[in-house]
Amino acid sequence: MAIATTDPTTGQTLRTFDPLTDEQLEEALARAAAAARSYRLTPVEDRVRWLRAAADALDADTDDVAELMTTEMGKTLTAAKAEIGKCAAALRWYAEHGPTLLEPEPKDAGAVGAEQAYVTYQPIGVVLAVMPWNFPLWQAMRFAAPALMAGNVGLLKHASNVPQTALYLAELFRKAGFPDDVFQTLLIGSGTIERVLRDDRVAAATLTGSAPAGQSVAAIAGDVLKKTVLELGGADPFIVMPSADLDRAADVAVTARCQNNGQSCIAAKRFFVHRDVAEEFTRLFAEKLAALPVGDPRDPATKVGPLATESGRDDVEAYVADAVEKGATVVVGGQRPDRPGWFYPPTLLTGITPEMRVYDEEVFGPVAALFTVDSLGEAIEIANGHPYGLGSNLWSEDEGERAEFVRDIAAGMAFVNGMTTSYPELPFGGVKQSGYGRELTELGMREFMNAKTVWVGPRSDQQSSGDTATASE
Ligand SMILES: O=CCCCC(=O)O
Repeated sequence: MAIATTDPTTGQTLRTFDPLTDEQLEEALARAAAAARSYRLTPVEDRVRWLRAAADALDADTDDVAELMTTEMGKTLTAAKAEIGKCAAALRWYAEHGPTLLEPEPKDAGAVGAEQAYVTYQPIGVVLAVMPWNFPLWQAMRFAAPALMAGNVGLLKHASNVPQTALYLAELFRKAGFPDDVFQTLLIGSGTIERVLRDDRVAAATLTGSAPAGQSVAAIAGDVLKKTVLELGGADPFIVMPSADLDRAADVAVTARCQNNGQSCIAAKRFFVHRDVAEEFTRLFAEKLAALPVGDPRDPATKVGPLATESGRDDVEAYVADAVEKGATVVVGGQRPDRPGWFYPPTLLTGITPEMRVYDEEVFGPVAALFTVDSLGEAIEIANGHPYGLGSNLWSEDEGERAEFVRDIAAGMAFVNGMTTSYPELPFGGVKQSGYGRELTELGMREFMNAKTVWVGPRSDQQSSGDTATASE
């Protein structure tokens, strides 16, 4: 895929970029390594100041950056502004909590015959971040804020369709005062990732993207024994039980499926509705989906803009065609509008069977697949049969059902009477083929830190006799 800005609202390519030459990439790697050597020694209070300055700069740049994001990948301007606000919040969260999280953790020195024993958290070095286009600022920031707080250096290989947002991010950190080269955007194609990951100056990698992309990065990283964090696909279940407030659940179901024009790993994609309320919930869900304004992402009234790429729209169409051919009913939507740009309307499918691709694949667009079930156990069983396990949602007022859901759903995140959402204050990540590792909070920061065990024996002038190091050997 060419590195280019192509507006999904019109299909017009507005700007193209040459990938880095081999020499330019070599220089970038050398600069990253040099930056890592000095940046790890910078005082924590300087990092805090730079993170806060980056948050303030983001606030000031909001209108321009939101326009850029909308132009590059079609999210509504409203959604782009919300995403920028969340990035600023994450920067401030790490500025506030980072210093405490970086303090050494004392251990029981007496139990190990030491005068002092503790864990000190140290940066791992240069981390490669391979990021997707759907939340072009947030997903990169979710890596960058903790990494920079920790004293790591970032190399961003962003998706090829959001180059200007990617370049903005590096510029943001530069103007916030971070030392040169602690965060660089590499304009490279995906074929160059292997070279970067195998380079001895790169210590680790994080990837948000598809499961095949994750497998490829994990395989290379495994070959050279480097740490990875993977945040891959999701096919999140949204389960509605009879005790739920159906109107509220249907409102949230619409947002959960159509957020970001339906292109989110944590969008609810498969809706499991108890038979006793299936008819009523389907009616409410269908009415609300049909009422969503689809159109110009710059219009504040628009809720669903275009899909980011033409091939993405083609994929979504193919999923619906496959389901319809195999007997699904289209309750709402299902026809692309006759207009320029890569639009696809909110669509509701019922009568889902295991032969259909929507049964167990991830549809990256505003298409909801609704299953009628007879019990929570049945919903959980079908949901858990999916290879992914990222987020999950239950709507129920019944304490027993809530407990069963939290205990049994195979997912990294379980939301009750709400929709899966990422917050700077909560860990984010999945299980099974949705990936491994966690982002955000202290868990996210420590993924790329060396938790160094420190054992300090008594000074020799204070040692009475014997070998203090052998206590528990
Ligand atoms: O595709 C993944 C979407 C993550 C969105 C979020 O963190 O809010």
